[in-house]
This record gives sequence, structure tokens and C-alpha cells, in this order.
Amino acid sequence: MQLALENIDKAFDEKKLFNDVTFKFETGKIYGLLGRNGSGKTTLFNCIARNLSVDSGSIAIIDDEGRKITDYENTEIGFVTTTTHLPDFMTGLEFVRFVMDLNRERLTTTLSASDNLTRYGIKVSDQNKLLRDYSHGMKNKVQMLVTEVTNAPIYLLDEPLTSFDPVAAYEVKERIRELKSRAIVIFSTHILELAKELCDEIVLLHDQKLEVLGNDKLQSQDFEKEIVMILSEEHDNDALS
Ligand SMILES: Nc1ncnc2c1ncn2[C@@H]1O[C@H](COP(=O)(O)OP(=O)(O)OP(=O)(O)O)[C@@H](O)[C@H]1O
Repeated sequence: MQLALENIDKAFDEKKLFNDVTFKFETGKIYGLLGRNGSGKTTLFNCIARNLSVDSGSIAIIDDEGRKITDYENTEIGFVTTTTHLPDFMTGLEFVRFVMDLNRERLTTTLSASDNLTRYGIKVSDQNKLLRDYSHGMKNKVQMLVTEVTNAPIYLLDEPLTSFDPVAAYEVKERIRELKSRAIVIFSTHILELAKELCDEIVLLHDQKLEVLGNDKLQSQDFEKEIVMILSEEHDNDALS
């Protein structure tokens, strides 16, 4: 399966984020989306997840038979946002149970809601607390969990690991690696080491375009310098335009 962006444009008022972007993401790879603050990574995710529309061009899923589906549902997209939107009035356990029940036809786990929360490092004693009283990292874990256990062909992970403790981050990295065998995984991060460790391809969002970083550069000792150099060029261009 592929996720195909074709000639997409998107601007907010005067600020152009994507200029005639064409790109294909494929199942079986973890893509690391890198770009400077404000370059449009979250906006791109929101366009793919159908929370925002593009100004022109199209975003389509191409299935294994080669059919192009432009009117896909946003339930096809597992989206982990940087800021969580969870129901404060529910406990962690109630919420995970609720989501698992709602998606019982498309679960990727045979574990109970409680065991899944434990797997993410949420102690049994915390599982019955209201989500309103969870820390930022705990809320992020719950959001990642409910997204991961619901089978989706595309996962968009917007800086998902930044608030996780080392044990949870390790666990979640393993889960992300498992996802890629059955889904397209696009992962945005500012942590270059993490991108290098986890991603099969690095995609740079700069100069209003998407560009793959060559595999030689991904393996290079100067990986960080290469990225900084390319993304700095974007900054200079922005300043001139
Ligand atoms: N709904 C909106 N209305 C107007 N401008 C917006 C809107 N959403 C985002 N923007 C602007 O679009 C630009 C890109 O924002 P976006 O959040 O996509 O960037 P990002 O690459 O995810 O940034 P960061 O790395 O800082 O998280 C920013 O200048 C932002 O202010």
C-alpha cells in the first residue's frame, strides 16, 4: 500500500507551507519527517488525517491492487498528536476499555485493557485515576496505546516519544518497529539520533518541499551536520523570499 501526495499546495494566509509537493510513502518503512519549527510537519499530518484540507492537489491511499482511494476515512489514520485530547472525566482504564470495545473488530492486541496499560508502564494503582490527573507523559502513553492497538494502515506519530521515560520510550520504539510490517509509519521528531536509530528513510520538509535524505547520508558520521546544513539553507531561502 502507498500513501500518495500529488502536487499538493497549502498556505495559511501569506505563509506557504507546501509548494507542489509530490511524494509516495510505502508500507514496510518507518519514515522520519524532519524539518525546522514551523515548516509544516503537523500541518502535513493534519492534511493526511483529513483534519485540514489542502489548497490544491490530492492525497490518496493506493491499495495493493493499485486502486487509488481519495475519499478514505480518517479512521484509516492512526494519529498520535503532540498535544493529547483525552476525556478528563474518564479513568485511564475506562478510556482504554472504551476504545478497545469500540474497535473490537480491528484490534491488534489480545491483552486486556489493564494489561495494555501495564505494558505502557501505567501502574495498576494509576489506571483507576481520572485522566485529568495524569502527567503529560502518562497522557501521551495512553494516546499512543489506543492508537497502536487499533489496526490502521497509516500511522502518523507527531513527536511521540519526547515525554516518555527511558523504559517507556524503549517499549514504544519496539511497538513502532512492529507497526511497520503492516502499516506506513511516519514519525516526526527533532531528535536526530532517534530518527537515525528508528527510521528507514529520512524525509526533510524544507523549502516547501519533501525530499528524501540519501541512504549514504543516513549512515554517514556527519549525519547531524548534513541535516543542519540542509535545513539551514531552508532558513536562508525563507529570509530571502
Ligand atoms: N490553523 C492555522 N492557522 C494559521 N496558521 C497556522 C495554523 N496551523 C499552523 N499554522 C502555521 O503554519 C506553520 C506551520 O505550523 P506546523 O505546526 O505545521 O509546523 P511544525 O513543522 O509542526 O512545527 P514544530 O516543529 O514547531 O512543531 C506555522 O507558521 C504555524 O503558525
